[in-house]
Amino acid sequence: MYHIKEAFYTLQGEGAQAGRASVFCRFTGCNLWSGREIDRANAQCTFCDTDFIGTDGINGGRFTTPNALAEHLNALWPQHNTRATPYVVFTGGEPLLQLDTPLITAMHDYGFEVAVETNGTLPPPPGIDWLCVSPKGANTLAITQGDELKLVYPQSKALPEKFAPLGFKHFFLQPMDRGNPQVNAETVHLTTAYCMANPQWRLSLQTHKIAGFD
Ligand SMILES: C[S@@+](CC[C@H](N)C(=O)[O-])C[C@H]1O[C@@H](n2cnc3c(N)ncnc32)[C@H](O)[C@@H]1O
Ligand SMILES: Nc1nc2[nH]cc(C(=O)O)c2c(=O)[nH]1
Ligand code: SF4
Ligand SMILES: [Mg+2]
Repeated sequence: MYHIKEAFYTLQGEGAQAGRASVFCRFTGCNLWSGREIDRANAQCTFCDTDFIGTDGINGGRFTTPNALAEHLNALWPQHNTRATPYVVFTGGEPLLQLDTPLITAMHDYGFEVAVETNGTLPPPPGIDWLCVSPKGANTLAITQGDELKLVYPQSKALPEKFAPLGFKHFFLQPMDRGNPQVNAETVHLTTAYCMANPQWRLSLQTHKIAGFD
């Protein structure tokens, strides 16, 4: 059984695939925060910008089989002629609590490339086409290689220097959104300065928030 908070068609807003048309599938639940505001301060991840509790979002629900969920997600991709490869991004919450090889295979059978946004604390099933790891605080990584490492910046217990030697193809710093425009402007400035001083790292802005497309 898969528990889905919401699913929607949009553009990937972040990282190396920013701007790419994508079906987003957001799983419920996370291993680093309950999702309740009362627990936020004491959670292992304290800055989450996402509601991942329950199955009540747009196109959310409970799906008993991989094929039922894959069919549901495929229906969100524009079906008319296109030269683009269909792309699904599994996120959450923490997708690696629920994503398994049968679901990846079912998406491949519909012609999709499969991307994952994960906090990196759980081992991934085989078959993922684009793996994005976003470390959180002092939590140990179970994944030390992949397509992109996208570190929310700054985090006092997750310094970029710690991740720079790992086996990823792309390294991004993404300014932490604290919900306050003035604070956010300072954070973007700080992040920009780090990338300029350390050119291994590129800036990832959350373009969906800037452009307002979801
Ligand atoms: C909501 S998380 C879900 C996937 C997974 N649990 C993870 O943390 O990577 C999706 C992406 O949003 C990023 N993110 C979450 N809260 C953020 C914030 N306040 N500012 C910037 N990025 C944030 C995460 O680091 C991750 O890259
Ligand atoms: N447009 C858009 N791009 C995203 N990239 C990662 C997201 C996420 O919440 O995992 C996200 C999201 O929520 N919306
Ligand atoms: S690990 Fe991801 S989903 Fe979980 S609380 Fe942190 S940002 Fe949110
Ligand atoms: Mg998001």
